[in-house]
Amino acid sequence: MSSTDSEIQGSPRRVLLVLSCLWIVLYVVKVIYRLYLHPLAKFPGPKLAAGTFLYEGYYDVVKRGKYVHRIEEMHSQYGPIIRINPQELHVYDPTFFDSVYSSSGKWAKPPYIVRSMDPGFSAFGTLDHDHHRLRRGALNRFFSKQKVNALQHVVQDLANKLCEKLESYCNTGTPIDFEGAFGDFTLDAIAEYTIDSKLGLVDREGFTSDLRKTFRGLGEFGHLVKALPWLMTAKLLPGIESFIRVNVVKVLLDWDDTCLSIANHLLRTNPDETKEHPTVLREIIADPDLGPSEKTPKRLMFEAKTILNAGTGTVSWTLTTALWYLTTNTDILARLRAEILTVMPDPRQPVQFQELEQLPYFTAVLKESLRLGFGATMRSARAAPDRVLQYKDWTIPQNTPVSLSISHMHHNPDVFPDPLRFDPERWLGDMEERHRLERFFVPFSRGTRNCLGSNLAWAELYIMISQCVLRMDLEPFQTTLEHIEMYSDMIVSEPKRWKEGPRFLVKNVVAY
Ligand code: HEM
Repeated sequence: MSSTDSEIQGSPRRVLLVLSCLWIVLYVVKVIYRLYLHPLAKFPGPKLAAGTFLYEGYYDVVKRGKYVHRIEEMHSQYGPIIRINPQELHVYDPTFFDSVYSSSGKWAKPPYIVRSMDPGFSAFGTLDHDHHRLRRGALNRFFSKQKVNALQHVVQDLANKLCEKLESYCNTGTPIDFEGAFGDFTLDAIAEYTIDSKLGLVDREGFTSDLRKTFRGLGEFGHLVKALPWLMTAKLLPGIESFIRVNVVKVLLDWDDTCLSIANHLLRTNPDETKEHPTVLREIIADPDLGPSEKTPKRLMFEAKTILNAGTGTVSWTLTTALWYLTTNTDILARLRAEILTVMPDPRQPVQFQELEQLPYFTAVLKESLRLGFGATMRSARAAPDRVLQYKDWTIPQNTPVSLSISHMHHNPDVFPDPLRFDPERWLGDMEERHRLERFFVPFSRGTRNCLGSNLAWAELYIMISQCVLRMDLEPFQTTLEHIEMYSDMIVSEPKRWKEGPRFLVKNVVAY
């Protein structure tokens, strides 16, 4: 080989070497800037966390969703306000929650929170405050308490069908994956609300068994993209997407196609036809406040997909959590049944959920299920784009992402004594005590970007649990607290033994 040939072959390698060195130098300069010159440089916390997102990535990707616990340790070392990544401050002080997750003032979202899920088309993925308000307007109307009441027959019918199916398993000795069974119910319900699509999951044979893998797979991807954001833009993306398609169950990703074709169909439909069957997408299309750019098929697809995602695993996991604590605390179950029977003497003749929500003990049981179940564990920062914030002696610079963690709120022993104990009684104290607890009970977060579907979630919880506990005797099957209790934050709560899933046997169908 001539020397010219080897020079030509060597040159791409040399270019790569030079580029890599340049990248390393730039990265080191960036880390130095973050440590010493950045507006957050004076805030306490480990230097590694302040210098690079890889610190958070180590705990969330390599150690699988453990940064939430590491943050708690860091607070005990560095105090109530710390810098947890190059851009974000975290506060461990329940009294500060309402100052960050607030309905007054403007609140933006940092892009690194949502970039793995949505490039800015859904309300959830919208970073700018005013744009988010515009999009939430149409959605809020649809998920108002009044609208949920008017459409509750959808939930009632699905709960009844699921219970009939579960009853058919009585004494068969078949362990049922209730997270999947409840997932069929919640996904059917939210699909009917959102895209007017009858998926018929509760009607088919068996139960979805891979729901937990699906949602936790999305959590894995979210953590990975936060640590390595270039994954979303690099040409590697198709490879990553196919990795997810293979490793994460297809159902969620297939919604892209389903939602897109439904959006296209609705956009061609005569608006007059939309009056009889209100759905989220129809509501958006008909909204006069939203211009044409807000009604493109792609935007409608992302909005629908996000709502389907957000409305499925959150409620099904809370229902599963409730079931575990009820079947392992027979006194609580007996008291709950007795209370529900006062308004619903025949469980096969369900009552409106407005009657159920008046029941104090039932409400206390559901609050404990939400407190310990964590429908969503993701740490979701907010930034005030137009003003500084004040936390005690600390002035937080304008536009700085600040967060608090819902699990730190709900597991805080100063707020909820003996916090890991499932104790409905704690919600039945005097008015003052109940107000105190309510203040720190934040399963749906608070403020401008709180949960869109909390009214629907409550309706599903009351309706499903009332039918389930009155109609059947259930028994945990090879299921322990390690299948339920939060161990990791995978955007949704992940118990230690999540892969096996909580399972139950239907032991008896109760006659009335
Ligand atoms: C137990 C049930 C549920 C829990 C615990 C829960 C919890 C939450 C939390 C904590 C957030 C705030 C996320 C953030 O800070 O970015 C949220 C947002 C959201 N939730 Fe829920 N959720 C539940 C059920 C539902 C249901 C049934 C729907 C269906 C409509 C839904 C739709 C949404 C949407 C669309 C958002 C984003 C709102 C926005 O950014 O404007 N959720 N949820």
